[in-house]
Amino acid sequence: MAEISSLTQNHYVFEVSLKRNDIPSYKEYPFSLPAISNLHEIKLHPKVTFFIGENGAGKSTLVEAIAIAFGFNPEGGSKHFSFSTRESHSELYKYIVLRKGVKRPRDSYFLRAESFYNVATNIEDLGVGAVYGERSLHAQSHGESFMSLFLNRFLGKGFYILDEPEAALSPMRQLSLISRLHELVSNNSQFIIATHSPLLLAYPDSYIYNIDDNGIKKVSYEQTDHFMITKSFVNNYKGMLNELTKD
Ligand SMILES: Nc1ncnc2c1ncn2[C@@H]1O[C@H](COP(=O)(O)OP(=O)(O)OP(=O)(O)O)[C@@H](O)[C@H]1O
Repeated sequence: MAEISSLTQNHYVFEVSLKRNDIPSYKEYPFSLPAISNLHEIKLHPKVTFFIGENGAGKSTLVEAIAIAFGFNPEGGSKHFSFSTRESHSELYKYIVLRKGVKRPRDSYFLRAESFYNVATNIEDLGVGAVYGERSLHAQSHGESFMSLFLNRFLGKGFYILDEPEAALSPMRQLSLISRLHELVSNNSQFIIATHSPLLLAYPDSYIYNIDDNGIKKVSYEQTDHFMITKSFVNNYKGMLNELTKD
């Protein structure tokens, strides 16, 4: 009982589960993905929950379904955005159940790195670009516009879902993003992040869920491929390059 009340007080969303009994068939996408066919419930961290896994593991499919189930536009953006240029989202959101805490977020945003350009166009068309910083998002580089979003548009006390936020960011900016993430978390924000970044993943107040052919499993930072591969490479990049480029 004590655990439930701390869950409902500290989270905006504390659990994601699948309506398994309603799923028509596990033979077709997205239910055929191991990430989904093995999914029962996932406990979210009150601060940051990361999803990692190989390309094609199903991270975007899962975070997109969570985002749509929460009420976001599939393309991304804030909850008020209702434009549509994306038709390819899966039906998974209809089978996702979000268990929410008692408090409601004051702010929310779904960032899809791959379609942020379309979202930026929509922001300019709506004439609400000022909340994203002084310069037009399209007059900024991809990485600069991402940082403007995190610095100017994310207000705190928020529920944020980010799909590969590192996509356009230099290593230095990824470190800046960790600082910004921490500021927002300290201001009662909760994040769900799909990432490949060994830097971002190091954020300590988090759960890391690894998705592979066996499903979804919680791991520590040091157990991730991201940590181990980066560490091996940096510690012995010449030796690794010799192996990788051997004729
Ligand atoms: N509309 C679709 N119909 C059928 N298969 C799809 C569809 N969308 C995605 N897939 C497949 O589902 C799998 C998971 O895709 P998803 O984009 O969720 O992976 P991901 O883990 O986010 O990968 P990445 O790290 O490369 O972004 C991939 O094999 C992909 O080809």
